[in-house]
Amino acid sequence: MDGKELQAWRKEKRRELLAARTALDRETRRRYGEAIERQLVEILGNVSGHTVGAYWPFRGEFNVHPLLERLQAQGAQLALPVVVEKASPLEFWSWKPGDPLGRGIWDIPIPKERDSVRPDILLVPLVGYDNEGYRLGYGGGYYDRTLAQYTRKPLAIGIGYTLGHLESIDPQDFDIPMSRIVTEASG
Ligand SMILES: Nc1nc2c(c(=O)[nH]1)N(C=O)[C@@H](CNc1ccc(C(=O)N[C@@H](CCC(=O)O)C(=O)O)cc1)CN2
Ligand SMILES: Nc1ncnc2c1ncn2[C@@H]1O[C@H](COP(=O)(O)OP(=O)(O)OP(=O)(O)O)[C@@H](O)[C@H]1O
Repeated sequence: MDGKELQAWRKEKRRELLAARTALDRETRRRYGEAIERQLVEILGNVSGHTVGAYWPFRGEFNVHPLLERLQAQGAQLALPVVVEKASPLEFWSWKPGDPLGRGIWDIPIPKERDSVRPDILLVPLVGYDNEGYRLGYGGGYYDRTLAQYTRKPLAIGIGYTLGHLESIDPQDFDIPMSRIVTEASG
């Protein structure tokens, strides 16, 4: 595949996988969510003193909110991703449950205050993933750019469902693999 074909292929896969994810019923999503949360709790251990880059879930992404409450109670510093400029790295703005929110790109809630921090742990939502831990997102390349700029790579945990599994996304030079992938079946 050349660059253009690959882009079209990824776009089509994204569409298929998002449709499959949106079609999950509430009960299945709840069950999957429980299995994912259990593993994340085990993998993360005590995160006191760490800075965790999370996300505000939308479009059927794993609901991280209950986990965030728990991490905050342990003494983690939490942050949410913000697209400050198109085609640039994300910024992570310090936030905790209950803090005021504004609206960012695609109307996704973002912290009201710009207090940019550098996460050492990233919880990364994904649409698809492959055997080598490469990730398919919404097509902005934001997480790739974000990870590329760090000299000390954060622990990047890709979070998705097995319905998003692909053999290979045909990784390009700009694609950066996750440290690990967590799905409802990975534990
Ligand atoms: N919950 C959550 N928040 C998140 C992310 C996420 O994946 N999940 N992001 C993770 O990155 C960022 C938002 N990601 C975005 C990615 C792409 C586009 C976008 O404009 N996409 C183009 C399609 C590009 C293409 O296919 O070539 C578009 O829809 O027109 C917007 C936001 C920040 N916040
Ligand atoms: N480090 C980078 N520098 C410049 N361009 C990049 C970089 N990383 C990715 N891109 C560009 O971003 C585009 C989208 O990348 P990709 O298809 O991997 O997005 P994605 O991982 O699905 O999106 P997202 O991370 O926003 O959810 C690519 O076509 C590529 O040109």
